Amino acid sequence: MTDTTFFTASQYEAICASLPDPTFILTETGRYAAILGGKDKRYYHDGSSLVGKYIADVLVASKTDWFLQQIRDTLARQQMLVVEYELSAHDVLGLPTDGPVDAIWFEGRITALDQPCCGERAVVWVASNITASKRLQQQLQQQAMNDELTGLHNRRRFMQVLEEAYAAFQRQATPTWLISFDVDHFKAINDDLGHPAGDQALRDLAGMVQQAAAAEDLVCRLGGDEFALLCPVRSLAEVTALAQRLLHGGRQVLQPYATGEPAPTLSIGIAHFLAQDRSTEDILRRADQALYLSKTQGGHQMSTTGCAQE
Ligand SMILES: Nc1nc2c(ncn2[C@@H]2O[C@H](COP(=O)(O)OP(=O)(O)OP(=O)(O)O)[C@@H](O)[C@H]2O)c(=O)[nH]1
Repeated sequence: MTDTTFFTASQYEAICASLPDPTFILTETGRYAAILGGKDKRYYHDGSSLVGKYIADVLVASKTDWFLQQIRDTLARQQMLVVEYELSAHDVLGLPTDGPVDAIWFEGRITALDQPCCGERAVVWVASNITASKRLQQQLQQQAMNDELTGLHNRRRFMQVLEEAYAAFQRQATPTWLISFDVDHFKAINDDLGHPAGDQALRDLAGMVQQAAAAEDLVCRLGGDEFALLCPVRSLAEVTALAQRLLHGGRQVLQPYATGEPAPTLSIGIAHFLAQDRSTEDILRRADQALYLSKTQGGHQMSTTGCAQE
């Protein structure tokens, strides 16, 4: 059976106006030839004032270039292009003030129009508001890479960056150092003052380490009372000075949690990347060995392994 439903022009117009997401007809030079649908002000601003204008008239140069590039790519490939981008009402000149206040994340689905429009090649650009799912995605990414207790990077993030640093070291021999440390006698804090006090001690320690480290250092809590710093481009002297600050700062911030002797302090192990390292495992092993040495020699000290300038 063939469906021979026909719509009148005004019915087509009503259908287009009711499209849930704003649908832009954009020419190759970036002219807004038409905007259909997207009337729900909870999700979108009314873009009808843009019709007849050019992207370059209403967007900043960097965004204009990006939009025009997507249009050109779609026309060149003749395939649907799916892109994600963020725009706020402030980014687009001349939009009405009613509509979403915060920046909106859009998923753009762009297809080539098979007929010229205003004498130019053109695309159909459907812009869907994906802010809610984007925020959730960012939140999940944040949770996956961060330590909930201290807010530092977690072991997963540390391993990821360590692998990247190792790859960079292999390409360019960029000097990179790994400082790993844990608290001596941490268990006594939990046992004597309770687990919440132990948690607070770990948070205080994290704050101290962040203050001591440079902006380019990656500061992580690996788990329990174990932390690590990845320090790019440092000399042994600089790394030793940093470790010294950690030793001193560690003893200071943990001092209020001391309930007797021995007091909580830090044991530190330092390793640097070597040309003969076959994987990140080798670097981690050296840092562990150095930390173990500090621990077995009584704690509250630093040790280094495999450092050329030792
Ligand atoms: N409060 C708190 N305690 C934790 C957390 N994670 C691990 N721990 C405790 O941290 C302790 C770590 O064990 P160890 O490193 O062997 O304890 P330690 O007394 O520091 O031992 P040494 O390093 O040999 O001096 C254990 O008692 C864990 O239960 C946490 O998130 N919060």
